[in-house]
Amino acid sequence: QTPDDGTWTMAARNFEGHRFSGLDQVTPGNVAQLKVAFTFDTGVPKGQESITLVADNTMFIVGPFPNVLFALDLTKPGAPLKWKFDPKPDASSQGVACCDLVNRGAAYADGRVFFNTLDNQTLAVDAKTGAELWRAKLGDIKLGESMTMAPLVVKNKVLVGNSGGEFGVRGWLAALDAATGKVLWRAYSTGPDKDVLIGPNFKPYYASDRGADLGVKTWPPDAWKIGGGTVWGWLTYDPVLDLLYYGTANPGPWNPEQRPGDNKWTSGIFARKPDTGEAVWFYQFSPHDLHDYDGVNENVLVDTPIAGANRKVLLHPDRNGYMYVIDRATGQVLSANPFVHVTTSSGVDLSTGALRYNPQKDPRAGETVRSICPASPGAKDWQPSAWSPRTKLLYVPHQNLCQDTVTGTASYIAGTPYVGLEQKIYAGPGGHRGLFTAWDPVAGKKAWQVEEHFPVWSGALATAGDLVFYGTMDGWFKALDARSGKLLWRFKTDSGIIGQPMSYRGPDGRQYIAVMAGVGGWAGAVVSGSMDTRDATGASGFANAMRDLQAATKAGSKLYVFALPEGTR
Ligand SMILES: O=C(O)c1cc(C(=O)O)c2c(n1)C(=O)C(=O)c1cc(C(=O)O)[nH]c1-2
Ligand SMILES: [Ca+2]
Repeated sequence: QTPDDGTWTMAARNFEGHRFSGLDQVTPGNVAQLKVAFTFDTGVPKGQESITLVADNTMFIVGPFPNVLFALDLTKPGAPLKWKFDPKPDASSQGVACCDLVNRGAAYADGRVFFNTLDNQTLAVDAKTGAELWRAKLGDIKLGESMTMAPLVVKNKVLVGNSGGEFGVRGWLAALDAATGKVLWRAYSTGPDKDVLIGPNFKPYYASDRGADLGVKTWPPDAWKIGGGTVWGWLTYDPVLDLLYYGTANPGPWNPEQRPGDNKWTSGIFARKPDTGEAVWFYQFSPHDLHDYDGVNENVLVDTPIAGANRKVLLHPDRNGYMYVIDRATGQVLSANPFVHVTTSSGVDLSTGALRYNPQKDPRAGETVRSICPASPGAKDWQPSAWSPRTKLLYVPHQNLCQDTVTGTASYIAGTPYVGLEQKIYAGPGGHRGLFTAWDPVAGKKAWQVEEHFPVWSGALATAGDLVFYGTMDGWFKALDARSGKLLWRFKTDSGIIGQPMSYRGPDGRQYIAVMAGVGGWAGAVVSGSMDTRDATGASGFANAMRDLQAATKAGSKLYVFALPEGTR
């Protein structure tokens, strides 16, 4: 656990992915007095998924496309703009964004700010002046590649990955030299072992992941070249084991009949050595994925007693509906319990690691397959959870959605959607589309849960004041008692919230809590205006389920920062 110096320099605040602030001025007893301290407008009314970083009394924010990086001066009243940096990305990259023009934020290390642009560039900017230090072009719009993820900096390496799983791209994770931007290694998610960086030290726990060149052999001929497995989610790092963890996205196309086989190494998790990129283990959540269950959700590293023994585990709430507890040294699945209503499978066989599919729910040609739960966005999408080392609960923002699926044949045309599956999405059992769940990984069950009308598409924040924060798509920013789930405070912003809340200590010693408001992303693109033209899934995807969101909120682009009035105890 990183000591809390009041800063927030990487998306999840620490390498372990906790999104936990050690600041405790704001408590269940005084949170009702939280007031807006200042706001800032990025000027781009698309989905604001960006985490706001704080280092050196400066706040850094990346806006949605065109991905302008803003630096706010926290030492001055109202936190005025200190500088802004416009990377001027290629406008045509907007055409290959699957799910709105989002960006999930930057990473700060050693006086530099690193971030990605939608047109596949990673940039380094001087944190003091806003001057460009280097930029690296890593992918190709013409092949359908884009970048939306927030980098992680580990051992002077900037780790970044691509998006485009709905466009027939080939997924990868790259490590760049933080000083120069030079690519040090690149690990593909599909293809021969030499491209996937699988060598003699690769020791997966389960037999299904052992064998030469499975990234080729578990696909029809050449299909791995356009097979997806992009790396657009979260990265975590264990400095003691020296292992990096991240998930790979869905295989492409979505229509599973076009790609018989397990489709390694998509919809799973890699553990790699950051120095060389070599893979140490892999586990596939959804072999031969049938429903767009990307495996990119966060892997939260915690040390906790499991069945009496203290274990180094990672917690992974997957799109396929299971909360995985995995031994992070070996890749062994210790438990996998459903955290939503699941019809597509009936559990995970812990002796083989295999997901037990329910064949009745497999998409098949010429038929509408109904009541597929969870729907394509999964039990939970990209919106990251928070872990409190005090309550030992994982706070999971997510959704309760099911769908009816129809397949069609996808033809590959470079740079265009490669999907071949249409869905009609609707609320799962109970009629609410959103959930916020406090999960006890030791007991393997929820401690408490809140239902929301819309999918909870914002990140979560946990604090040492024993509060948890999240936002709703209709604009409420909420503070709950971390132990009971009781709603203690809420504030209505001017747009829906899909940002990642964070907390920092201001130069005045006070605790601040920040979140971006601005509805969008896949779930909210129906409001921000990107859905019908740019939804890669073709048939309006989410839009049908989200029409009432248009009545509930409007597009926005504003940062809200809250604090207690001076002198509050
Ligand atoms: O396979 C991919 O490369 C890819 C990329 C992205 C993205 O970069 O935003 C999303 C997805 N898939 C995806 O499946 C998904 O549900 C999704 C939701 C969102 C969002 O920002 O709301 N992005 C993405
Ligand atoms: Ca995807």
